[in-house]
Amino acid sequence: MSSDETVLSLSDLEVHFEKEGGGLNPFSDRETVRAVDGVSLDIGANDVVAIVGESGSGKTTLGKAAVGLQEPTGGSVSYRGQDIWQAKGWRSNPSIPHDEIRRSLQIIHQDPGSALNPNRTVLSSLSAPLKKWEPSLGPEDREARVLHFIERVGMTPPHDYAHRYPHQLSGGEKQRVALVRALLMNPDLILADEAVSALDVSLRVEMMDLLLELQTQFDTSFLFISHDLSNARYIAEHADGRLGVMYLGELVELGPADEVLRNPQHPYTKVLKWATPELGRDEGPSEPPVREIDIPDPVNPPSGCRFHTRCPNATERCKRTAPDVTSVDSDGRHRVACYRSTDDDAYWNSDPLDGATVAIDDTTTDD
Ligand SMILES: Nc1ncnc2c1ncn2[C@@H]1O[C@H](COP(=O)(O)OP(=O)(O)OP(=O)(O)O)[C@@H](O)[C@H]1O
Repeated sequence: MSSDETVLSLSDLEVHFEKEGGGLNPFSDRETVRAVDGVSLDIGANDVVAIVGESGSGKTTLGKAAVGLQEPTGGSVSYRGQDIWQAKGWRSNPSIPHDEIRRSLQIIHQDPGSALNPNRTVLSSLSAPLKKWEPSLGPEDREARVLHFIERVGMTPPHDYAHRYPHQLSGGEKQRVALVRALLMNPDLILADEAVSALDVSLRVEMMDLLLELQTQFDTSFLFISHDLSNARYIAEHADGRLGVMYLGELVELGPADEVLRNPQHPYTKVLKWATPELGRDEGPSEPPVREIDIPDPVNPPSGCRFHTRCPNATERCKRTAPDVTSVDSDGRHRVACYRSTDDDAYWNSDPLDGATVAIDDTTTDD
């Protein structure tokens, strides 16, 4: 559960990539990939936010921008009130030094092996960052600290694991080493980007339980990213956290996990819920609740609401103008970018697009 203290604040965040088109002239054919567009999100101390969305919806780019690994092209990312990128320049005089911000925001990836030096033992890999950040620690204390954390993530006896090389570890063990490396920095927030996706199904829950246990014990916030709603839900619900849904670069719904899943407001959240068997496809429609299966290209996203090309409830209004994010509960924690959440919006009198209906459909809610 989060406190009122804001650790990380994304404000109208935008990350666009310029890339060359497929034509003969690389300059005239440049294209803009709108990977993240207008995302605002505050993450508090001890807060857990799980972001879910289809491949290419911008989750990784959002996560990297949140921890300072990707420079935004618009909007801002602040750590405890200090703009991360303004803290970076040598001429700046930040309230929090950039190095400290980077230490406080850690990341664990889908492929932890790529972040481990194959020629170094676990002990050596884990000692290096400690040496940098806590130079006052002597070699013995450093080793003791590393061993303590290795044991803490369930790798026992720790001496045995400490002297292994990455190729002598299983995928799950490598992921635990990556977790130790993050925790040794005493971070305020850990970005876990598809951190359990590559693990065997049987190990996923075990790893997520470990993340949850450590989150509480170390008072760390988590930004958990997954393309899989059941994983995102597991983390967010168990941590009493929030679930965010991304579609084509935009955060279309955000709220307490149980509330978003019990009463999804965005038609795209309903699609994700439909596609996750344990969340009740049995009671819902037999076909996915979309008019169009294909996901549009983020180089040229649809006008208005980006989901309008697939949405079963889209009208001319959705095609023309993008809806603002509005609150659907009294405390403003459940937010959605959809006209259907506003009773008196012009949407209700707008003409439905081909194959769409504005009728209220509650087959994917539990209410
Ligand atoms: N460095 C880059 N240069 C150009 N385009 C990029 C770059 N990084 C990401 N993209 C594009 O930005 C969009 C969002 O990518 P991103 O990896 O953030 O999505 P994602 O939701 O994490 O998807 P996945 O789960 O497949 O990684 C995609 O269209 C991707 O091709």
